[in-house]
Amino acid sequence: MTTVGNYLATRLVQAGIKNHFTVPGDYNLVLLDKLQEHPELEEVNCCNELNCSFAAEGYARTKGIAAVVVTFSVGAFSAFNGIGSAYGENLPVILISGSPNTNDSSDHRLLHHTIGTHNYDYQYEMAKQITCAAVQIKYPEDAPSLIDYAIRECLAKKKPCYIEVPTNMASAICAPPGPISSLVNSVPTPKDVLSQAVNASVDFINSHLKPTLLAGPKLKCADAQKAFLRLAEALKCAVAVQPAAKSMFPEDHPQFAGVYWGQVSTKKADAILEWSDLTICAGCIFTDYSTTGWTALQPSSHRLEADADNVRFPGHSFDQIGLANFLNVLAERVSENDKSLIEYNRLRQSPPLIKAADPKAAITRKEMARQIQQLITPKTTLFAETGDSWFNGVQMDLPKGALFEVEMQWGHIGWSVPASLGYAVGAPDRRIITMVGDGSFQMTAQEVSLMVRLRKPIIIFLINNYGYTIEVEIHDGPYNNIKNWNYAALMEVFNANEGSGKGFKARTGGELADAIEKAQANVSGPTLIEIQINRDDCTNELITWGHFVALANARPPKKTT
Ligand SMILES: Cc1ncc(Cn2nnc(CCOP(=O)(O)OP(=O)(O)O)c2C)c(N)n1
Ligand SMILES: [Mg+2]
Repeated sequence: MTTVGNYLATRLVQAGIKNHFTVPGDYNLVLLDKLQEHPELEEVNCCNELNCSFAAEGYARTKGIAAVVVTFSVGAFSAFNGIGSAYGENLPVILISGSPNTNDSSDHRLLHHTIGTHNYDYQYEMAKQITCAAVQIKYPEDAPSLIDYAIRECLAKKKPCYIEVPTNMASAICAPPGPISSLVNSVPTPKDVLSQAVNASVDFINSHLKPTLLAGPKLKCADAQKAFLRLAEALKCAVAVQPAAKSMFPEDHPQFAGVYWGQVSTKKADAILEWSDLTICAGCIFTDYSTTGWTALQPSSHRLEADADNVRFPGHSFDQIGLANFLNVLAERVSENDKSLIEYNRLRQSPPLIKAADPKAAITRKEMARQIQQLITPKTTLFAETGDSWFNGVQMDLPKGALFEVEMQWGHIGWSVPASLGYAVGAPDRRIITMVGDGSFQMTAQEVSLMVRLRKPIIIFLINNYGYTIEVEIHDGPYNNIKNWNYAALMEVFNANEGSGKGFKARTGGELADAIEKAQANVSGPTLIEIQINRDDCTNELITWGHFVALANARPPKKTT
């Protein structure tokens, strides 16, 4: 036999988790002890549960799954935000919450860390709305199957799940875990559905003259990046990526045609996709933000959409089709059609050479981007925070092997600080660069202290433009002004005479170059470089994008007849 806590620990490790992110609370302390007993599981203690959940979300981006352990209500409610992100970003994060002793509800008692009612199920009811599976362990004999069910759904659907462990359950006795295969729930694609879908898709593609390919962010959660590359090289057409799919297709590939984001695309991706008469969309997510206020969405007659588990195009819809399966078989069946690549090569322009600015001149956004670009290597993972950082990040050229992380679906400002920390815990050999605005940074700044504690050499470019510039470009008002901080000085606060974090201010190109040199040398802790630029010194893409998003937000209500 074993205990519920030890059972859960074994399953977390078998699912691929080596670190869980946590803030202790009296409802989860015994459970945390049980998790710590597992030799291959180590806790990471965040400053708060919001950051915990984002750190787990970041960990899942590199490890494929993550776990966050919080206390009831006061912990879980903050963690819900990161779970919402995991849901929107298709990341399997296991939210584990301690909860009241199972005797308390029947004893009709009032408890701390609750909303002061006798019903303690409200958290579970809320969790059901933002997870693919939610369970409460009320009897130890049910624990094995409930835990397996939640983790199995989480892995299969690439969505978060919820496991509630009452404080008197963690050390309760239950059956030991069976083989890991009970966590795997790969539903095979029915052969006849796959062949029908591929046959119909080949006919549809062949009925068009100049197809292109568009990679979307779900390629990653569907583990379909290799299959997508195979299809691209079979078709030989021009290939663009959505902004949240940047780095999911190699940017040094001769077929790469840029990031497609409507009028704020890079490398003329919009010109070639809008020239094409069919875009094969793989794992794409079309939202107001990713289509620049709905201005970058081809008509459905020009789209074949292969999603994580279904394929649809005019007159056809096929379900229960694994994206990787579909793309692999399609790659074997399509005939070459390089018309869009030939046309793209006519449009292709060599990137403008941005000259180094006078090192003594006030730093500009352009000079900042030029210097950050030079830092990116195949081992770099670049985190781009909501804000003008999205546009600065999307415009960076990635060498083969470099990776890009962005939270465009959920878009919670501040995500990048804890998420890049969690990612660093999961991928110690990656060189992480985080681009984050001053407004976002103020949301989750505490987690830099955990980067100091864990000695993570993350380079944080804190773009201080004295306010919420992205919001200014959507819709300005006094609410977009924030109190300025002395951001670089924070590192002394977080070091507290024992850490190796470094903080620098960069007001000129020369100061930035100097700070970057010191950051590269600092391998035993984070380096925060506060770049002070003019409030209105933003990308023109942000201005264009903000305009169309504001138009989309301003559409008048539909007239009721
Ligand atoms: C949790 C949360 N609250 C509010 C928002 C709305 N929002 N989106 N972007 C912003 C401003 C971001 O400002 P910064 O980080 O300074 O970025 P930039 O100035 O654009 O470089 C807000 C306030 C949001 N995206 N997430
Ligand atoms: Mg700002």
